[in-house]
Amino acid sequence: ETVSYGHPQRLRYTLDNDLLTPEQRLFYEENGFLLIRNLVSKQDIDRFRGEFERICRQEIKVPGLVVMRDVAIAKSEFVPDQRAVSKVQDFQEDPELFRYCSLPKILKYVECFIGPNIMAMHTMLINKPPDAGKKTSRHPMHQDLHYFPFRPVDRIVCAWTAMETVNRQNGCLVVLPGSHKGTLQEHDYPEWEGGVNKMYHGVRDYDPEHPRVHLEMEKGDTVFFHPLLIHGSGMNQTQGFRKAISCHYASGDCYYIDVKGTTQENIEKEVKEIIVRRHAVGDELTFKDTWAIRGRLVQGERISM
Ligand SMILES: CCCCCCCCCC(=O)SCCNC(=O)CCNC(=O)[C@H](O)C(C)(C)COP(=O)(O)OP(=O)(O)OC[C@H]1O[C@@H](n2cnc3c(N)ncnc32)[C@H](O)[C@@H]1OP(=O)(O)O
Ligand SMILES: Nc1ncnc2c1ncn2[C@@H]1O[C@H](COP(=O)(O)OP(=O)(O)OP(=O)(O)O)[C@@H](O)[C@H]1O
Ligand SMILES: O=C(O)CCC(=O)C(=O)O
Ligand SMILES: [Fe+2]
Ligand SMILES: [Mg+2]
Repeated sequence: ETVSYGHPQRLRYTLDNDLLTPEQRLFYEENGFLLIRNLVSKQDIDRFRGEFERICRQEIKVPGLVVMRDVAIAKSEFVPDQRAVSKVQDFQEDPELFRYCSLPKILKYVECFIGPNIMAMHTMLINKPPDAGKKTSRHPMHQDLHYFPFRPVDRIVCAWTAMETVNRQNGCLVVLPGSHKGTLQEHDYPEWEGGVNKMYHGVRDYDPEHPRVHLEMEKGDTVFFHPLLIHGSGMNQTQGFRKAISCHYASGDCYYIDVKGTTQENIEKEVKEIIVRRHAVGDELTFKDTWAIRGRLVQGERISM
């Protein structure tokens, strides 16, 4: 292990591997994210896009899929486009979209962060709509770990791939470099006048003066980031739907935790309320069950997840 020689504590967020250069490894250690240009092919992205459009047109039905519409559109009397889907989640039962989560190019990088046993825990295709005028297309600054009742935190990573040019105009990712070295913050709905999308919690005491980096990306560019990295995305000021596909991975030997008495209690409560409303089940389905049901092994062994 040449990079860490004499500095055994320095490499906490990455594992020994033959893929990352020492510079890339140190970049992730210091910043909590790593951007790899042109990782996913245009052909693959076009296929994911085609599948998403078939889902939107309701030509196929995917078991377990959660379809979300922007709150400004969902609650508007003057619906600009009844069809406007802002996000689909949990596409693990869609073989075409789920192919993204198993792409060898992606998994090679994921392995550098979480090791060879890889579970795909959470899948999303985000179709950020043109802002309806109330800034509801923004995603508040947050840490993804807020949603996850599993640990250890350093064996979780997100892969997020731009499906087209993503820039400040259409609402690229915004990150606070180095924030992954902190702890999980309290999250709550931000006090935004125009409304906030369901479950779009933000860090409670977010400091808008903190140095930020806008991640402008081209089609196929992929960013890997740590679940404590504080990030969000801006308003979409264009007329197009800004598309990205993502998967959160965890090591097969992660373990579930009970979030009772922690800052995550509020999101657990919301998730349970939605499940009860949608599936007419009671308390017997726990927060961690909802994750164990969704999780899929994509490499190695499923040990404790
Ligand atoms: C499960 C944990 C998630 C893990 C995330 C990992 C890290 C990623 C971080 C995030 O992405 S955070 C944001 C994640 N957001 C979600 O997971 C929300 C998922 N969306 C849903 O569950 C549904 O789309 C939703 C419950 C919001 C609506 O479902 P329905 O299909 O039942 O909608 P319906 O049209 O029947 O509307 C029901 C109510 O919800 C309202 N609604 C619909 N879309 C909304 C929206 N986007 N925001 C707020 N409210 C919304 C709608 O107006 C209506 O309100 P009223 O009851 O007052 O009439
Ligand atoms: N139900 C939907 N909700 C949200 N976005 C959608 C939906 N259906 C399609 N889209 C997306 O909205 C954009 C416009 O879709 P649309 O199907 O109108 O295609 P288009 O680019 O206008 O081409 P065409 O002129 O052939 O219709 C595309 O980016 C598409 O992926
Ligand atoms: O694509 C985006 O806008 C970011 C979404 C995001 O951070 C999330 O859903 O956790
Ligand atoms: Fe996020
Ligand atoms: Mg059209």
